[in-house]
Amino acid sequence: MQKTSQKLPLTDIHVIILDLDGTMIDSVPDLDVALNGMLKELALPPVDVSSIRLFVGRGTQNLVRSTLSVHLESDEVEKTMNIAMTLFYKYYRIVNGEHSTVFPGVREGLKLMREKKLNIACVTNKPSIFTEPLLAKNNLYSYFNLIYCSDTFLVKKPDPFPMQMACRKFGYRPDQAVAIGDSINDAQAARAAGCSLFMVPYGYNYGKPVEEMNPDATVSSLLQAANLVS
Ligand SMILES: O=C(O)COP(=O)(O)O
Ligand SMILES: [Mg+2]
Repeated sequence: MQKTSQKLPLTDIHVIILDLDGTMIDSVPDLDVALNGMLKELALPPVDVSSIRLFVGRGTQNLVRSTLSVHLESDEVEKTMNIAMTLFYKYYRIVNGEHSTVFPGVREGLKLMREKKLNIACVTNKPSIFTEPLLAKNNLYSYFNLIYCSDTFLVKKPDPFPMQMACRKFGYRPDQAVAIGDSINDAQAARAAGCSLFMVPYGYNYGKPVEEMNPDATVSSLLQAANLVS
């Protein structure tokens, strides 16, 4: 059952499924340091931060591959991937959480969701080795009843499976859940799962307006999102 064009506020909602990068945390400043550290060690020129913003959303392999593709032909990219991934992990483990910031209204939104007794899951395409320390460093970890990362299952967003599993784990149907994200990957996963969809306009959506994803609402903050469900 797919909810589209629902009246706001959405009712009979029991589960909130939150994206991480670009929705809760502006992680690009850390990714910038890690990716450019990787490139330097590979003796490749740097990439600028505006390009990096366009690469985030489909997981770490895709991020590293897109970054290498700025400078290398596709066969060279594939030959370089193993060492590049190792270098990216080395730098990102060090810098993760150092320069990133929590978007306005995130903490207030999470608090209100807790007060409303909603079950809160984080479903991210970030690997678990980076997700949990990043949430903890920003004092967000304790708000979550469930955290699913890119390596929790064999598939990640835009596949609907992690969102469907989150609903099942809490004992609710997907149409009793709202996914909140910043990119087409969140939108496609939410719709295929049968969840409602809110989108934030301030994250990373490959430079495209989030309205193109036909969300149930575009929300300026997680606090506004929390006010639109009951
Ligand atoms: O790491 C990514 O590619 C994006 O992560 P997200 O799913 O939290 O936006
Ligand atoms: Mg995101």
